[in-house]
Amino acid sequence: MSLDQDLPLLSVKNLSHFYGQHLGCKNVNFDLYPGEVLAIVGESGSGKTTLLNCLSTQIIPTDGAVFYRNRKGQSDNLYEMSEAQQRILLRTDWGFVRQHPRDGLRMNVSAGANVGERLMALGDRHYGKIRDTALDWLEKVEIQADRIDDAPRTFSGGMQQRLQIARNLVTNPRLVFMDEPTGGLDVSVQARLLDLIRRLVSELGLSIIIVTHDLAVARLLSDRIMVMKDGKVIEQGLTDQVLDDPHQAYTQLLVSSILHVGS
Ligand SMILES: Nc1ncnc2c1ncn2[C@@H]1O[C@H](COP(=O)(O)OP(=O)(O)OP(=O)(O)O)[C@@H](O)[C@H]1O
Repeated sequence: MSLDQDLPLLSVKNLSHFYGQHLGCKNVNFDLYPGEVLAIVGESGSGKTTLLNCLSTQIIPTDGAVFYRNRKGQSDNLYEMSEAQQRILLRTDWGFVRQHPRDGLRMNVSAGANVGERLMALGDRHYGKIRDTALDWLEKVEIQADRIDDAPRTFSGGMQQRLQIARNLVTNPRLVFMDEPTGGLDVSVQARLLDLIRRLVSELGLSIIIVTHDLAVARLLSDRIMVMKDGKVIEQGLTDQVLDDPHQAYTQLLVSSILHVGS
């Protein structure tokens, strides 16, 4: 029997979202395959977050469909699921790493509880086992074991992001959404976090959809890239191809602007 590697994990069909009269994103189409990292790039207001929120069912789009291949190999239309089913997906099969740790962590409960909570939501009740798994994940994200009982509000920004990653990956998700996960961090902290994400993605074979305005982040992490402008996808393809040989004037401008910043 063929494994599902050759079939898309996510199929996005003509997705559009309007906030009243105001365009969020329009006619977005793409497939995401297992183990693939897709970066969505574009300037502020181009529709990246709207699209990510639609894909993760936090917004129900005005139009279009998204099909998700579940663990049994069946394709579910996300927007025909009940809210309870969507919530279960978000807690189990999916992860969501937010730009601001305060949106993705509980800042006043311990690091261990932040990681263990997702396991408990899945029905795990064995305290010792949950703590061991949490310790294991803290080690994977390079947080010292003796910080397990400390609350993330006492952590640095980089540590908080690493903890957020542990909290999301502990349930062994198949698809992780990331919204500017390195935004607002110092360059050296950013580099360490990107390195960690890259390592975990390859070790765990994760599929990732990452929103970033930073083309260097997209270049480092993604296999494929989608460039958005005014709510529409104006260019997509393999990351190296798009960044080395952009066809659209807007993408050329984005690429040359980072070259100028870097030079
Ligand atoms: N809640 C909302 N109500 C009305 N319009 C909105 C809302 N959220 C976003 N928009 C509009 O939708 C468009 C796309 O915004 P979106 O936040 O998706 O862009 P973005 O590329 O993620 O920008 P940024 O990088 O600044 O987060 C923008 O014109 C924005 O003003």
